Amino acid sequence: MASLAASNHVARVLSVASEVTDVDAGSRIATSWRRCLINHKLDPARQGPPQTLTEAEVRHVAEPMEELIRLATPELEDLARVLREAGYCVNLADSNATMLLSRLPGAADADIFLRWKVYTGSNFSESFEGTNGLGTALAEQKPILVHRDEHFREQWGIFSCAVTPLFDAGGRLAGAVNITSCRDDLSRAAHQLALAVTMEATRRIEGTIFRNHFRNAWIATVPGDGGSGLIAYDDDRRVVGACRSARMMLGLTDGMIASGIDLSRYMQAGSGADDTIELQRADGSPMGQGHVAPPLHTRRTRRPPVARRDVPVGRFDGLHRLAGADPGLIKSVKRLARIGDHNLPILLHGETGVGKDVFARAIHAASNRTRNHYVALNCAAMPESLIDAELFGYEAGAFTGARRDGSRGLIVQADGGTLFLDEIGDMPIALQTRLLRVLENREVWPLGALKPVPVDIRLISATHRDLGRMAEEGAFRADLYFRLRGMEVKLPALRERADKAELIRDIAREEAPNCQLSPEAWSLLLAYPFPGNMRQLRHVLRLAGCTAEDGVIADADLDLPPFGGRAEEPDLLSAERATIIEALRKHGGRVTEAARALKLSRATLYRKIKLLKIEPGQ
Ligand SMILES: Nc1ncnc2c1ncn2[C@@H]1O[C@H](COP(=O)(O)OP(=O)(O)OP(=O)(O)O)[C@@H](O)[C@H]1O
Repeated sequence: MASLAASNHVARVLSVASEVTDVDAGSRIATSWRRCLINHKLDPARQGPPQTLTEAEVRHVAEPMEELIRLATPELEDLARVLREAGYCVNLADSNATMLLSRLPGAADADIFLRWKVYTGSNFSESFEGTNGLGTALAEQKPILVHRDEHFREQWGIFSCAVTPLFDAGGRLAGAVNITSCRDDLSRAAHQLALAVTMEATRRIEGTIFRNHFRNAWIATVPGDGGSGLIAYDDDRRVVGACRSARMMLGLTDGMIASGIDLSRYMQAGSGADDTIELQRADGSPMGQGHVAPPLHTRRTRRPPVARRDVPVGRFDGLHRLAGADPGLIKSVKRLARIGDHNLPILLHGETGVGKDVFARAIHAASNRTRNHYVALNCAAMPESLIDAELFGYEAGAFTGARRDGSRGLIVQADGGTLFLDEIGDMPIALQTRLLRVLENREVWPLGALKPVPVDIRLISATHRDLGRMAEEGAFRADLYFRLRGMEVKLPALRERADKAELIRDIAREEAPNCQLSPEAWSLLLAYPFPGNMRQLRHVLRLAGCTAEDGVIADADLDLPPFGGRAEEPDLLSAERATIIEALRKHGGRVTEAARALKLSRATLYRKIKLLKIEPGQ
């Protein structure tokens, strides 16, 4: 039977969902309790251990974080040494709140952590375990102390946890550093102090990760009130990376970094001594002095930076960021990096909204042409006569209505830079012939001109059509097609991307920064086929961010129109659902055995059970 104290705790937790409560309704703890009750539908009285992965599953989950763990370990060992005597257990967890590395305190305290499974492999996500340091810090992406009965589940009330989220070199949530104590002789203030120590240690780990990732770039500190940030830039002073705090301080976005934004925008005029830099905000107001460290290879040889003939590392970071964790795209970016500055035409292939224009800009930013123009034209958006004039230019008085002093045309404007022709499949045949001549002769004849203008352009074209088939059918010039596809890059649809979940998470953070996605909204977004790809995802999340109540995006906030074009998607999902239900039934509801039969990891099966809303015993 539940004790009186337990019932009091449960009653207090339940009260936050009603009007009558003695809990500070606006506090982070009360907000988290409400999330657990309303969104995650958890029971504060439930007892039992956390979900724990097997050793093999932990290895599988930790694999992509191997380098991060390696870089973080020395700092975590130090932290564990400092806090050991005070009875703290120190853990590093991934962004799903699974503990991947644990350092237990001395023998007197260790036993309790083992008994309660507060160790490697256990998962403390807020959506399963309710309000707790690890899960709640990750859900809110902010450091937090959850002291004893501030936990949602009564059973966790013997612990106090102080947790700081950890962000990777791209400013993305990578995990968290957690310290947990079961000592009842330590006050909240004492734990608060331990939290401050953990925050400092986490900041140092983030610095190590950032410096390691951008070891071949210049790195400057960005001074700020709550500690400094870090920004990385190449020899041409193009920003190639920024940590989370520098992003916030300077208002830098992924898009700005992918397009190779110039650091001078954030530098006071005349600043640029060897090891310091005077920084300013985008509005020109001064920020203070940053310290500069040169790339590691120049640091080692103690030589001043020289103009390098090889491709500066860091240049392709923008493209790598767009590729995310999609293996096909990562491979394409590596091939692009190998091509380097060879003037090979690139053909991008992908559905509307997959990011062809953004990708083309990032190719330009990564090239040695970035100081010159990136010029884009959408061939589907204009009538033939206008494309002709826009693209090839014309002499003064070449036709009625022409500008008095003529027009240089986009090809000439792109001289020394990059020309991006979107929807090239819609280019009229007559213009295809003219374009082919430009590419072959490296010169352009503006309409009415007496002599050609020499041009040096890198051509990137894009299409959602099957140009090969069009060429076979005579709807597109075959010789131009072969000329355009020096290298072809397939940009996958959002629904095909291996990292769809990460993209949703990242775009949600950009478009609805103050909101969280409810589990139902997550399931919907993961299952929806997104015919409009990234563009549609951005719009949907931006709108949802405006309509969400209490900072939680519910499924009803998502404007996802039924998409008839891909009726197979729901069918696929229901087939998968039926297979899982059948496997669970066959194995008497035992997840481990069902997972083995389905050749899935237990963690994956749990995720699918949740996603497909399968009830135990169904
Ligand atoms: N990897 C990415 N991560 C986040 N947002 C992205 C990514 N790629 C594209 N986007 C966003 O998606 C939207 C559409 O991108 P873009 O215009 O480049 O697509 P497109 O394929 O050229 O579209 P269309 O075929 O309609 O011209 C933009 O808002 C862009 O910022």
